[in-house]
Amino acid sequence: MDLPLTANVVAQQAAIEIKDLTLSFTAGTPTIDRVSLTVPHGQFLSIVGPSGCGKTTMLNLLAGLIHVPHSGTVRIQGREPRLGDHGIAYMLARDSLLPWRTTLENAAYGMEVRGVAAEQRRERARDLLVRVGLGGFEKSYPKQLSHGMRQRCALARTFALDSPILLMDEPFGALDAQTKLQLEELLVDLWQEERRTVVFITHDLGEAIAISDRVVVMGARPGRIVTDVEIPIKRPRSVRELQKDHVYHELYAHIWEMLEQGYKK
Ligand SMILES: Nc1ncnc2c1ncn2[C@@H]1O[C@H](COP(=O)(O)OP(=O)(O)OP(=O)(O)O)[C@@H](O)[C@H]1O
Repeated sequence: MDLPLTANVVAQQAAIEIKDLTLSFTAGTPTIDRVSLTVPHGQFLSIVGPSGCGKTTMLNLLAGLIHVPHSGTVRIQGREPRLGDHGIAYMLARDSLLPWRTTLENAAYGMEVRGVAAEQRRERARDLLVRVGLGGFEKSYPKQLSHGMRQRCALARTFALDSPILLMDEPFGALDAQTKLQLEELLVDLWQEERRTVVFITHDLGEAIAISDRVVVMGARPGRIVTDVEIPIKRPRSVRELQKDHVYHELYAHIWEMLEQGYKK
């Protein structure tokens, strides 16, 4: 069936399109140097790279959180980034729950900001809390939860929004290895149900390969893309099972080598 012209245009448009982005905070070496990146709808993309290569800056730019003079173009679903774009949900590394709100109220917070009706947001938040394993903790406050539980709540809050694009800045960076594995598994399960577009930042190459369709490796000073690799591991995936998978380990060794070569350039 032929789609109407406008539907075709929307279908062909990338979720995120960065072209030739160069950005500097100070005079001298640019923070980000000629980065181009097209993320199709529904792709789970991870960006790995050393501290200071500009990962968070790129995410902040996409979310419209910062306005830094730059050359090149950045488009989200064909539009210029702008703060408050409902097309985007942003999950941070640091604990971003509001301490005076219960788990349920925290999970519903993003929807509340966006004006979702009270009953609807409570229902959706409850459902998501059960899915992230926090059923029964709806009335607890953040200080009564472990760090892993708080990040589960933040995950519920992010997925409760109907944004087609999720930006995630090292959401599991500060967790212990076992909790991290549990949350990666949870994220993959949630994502596999809906296949939204995800840009996920991490320092952990193993995590990036396990959860993503594609891994982009950046180098620092200036921040640039050194390699961009499709991950040919079939879905649905189990992050835990992958730890024993030889393809996963081969990919790790391969990307690691390219990462080191990129650093030498
Ligand atoms: N608002 C700002 N003003 C000046 N310099 C900034 C600002 N934000 C970031 N920078 C600089 O830009 C560079 C990239 O920072 P950014 O936080 O994007 O890196 P990153 O790759 O996310 O690092 P990390 O992995 O440590 O979080 C760093 O050198 C940082 O000091």
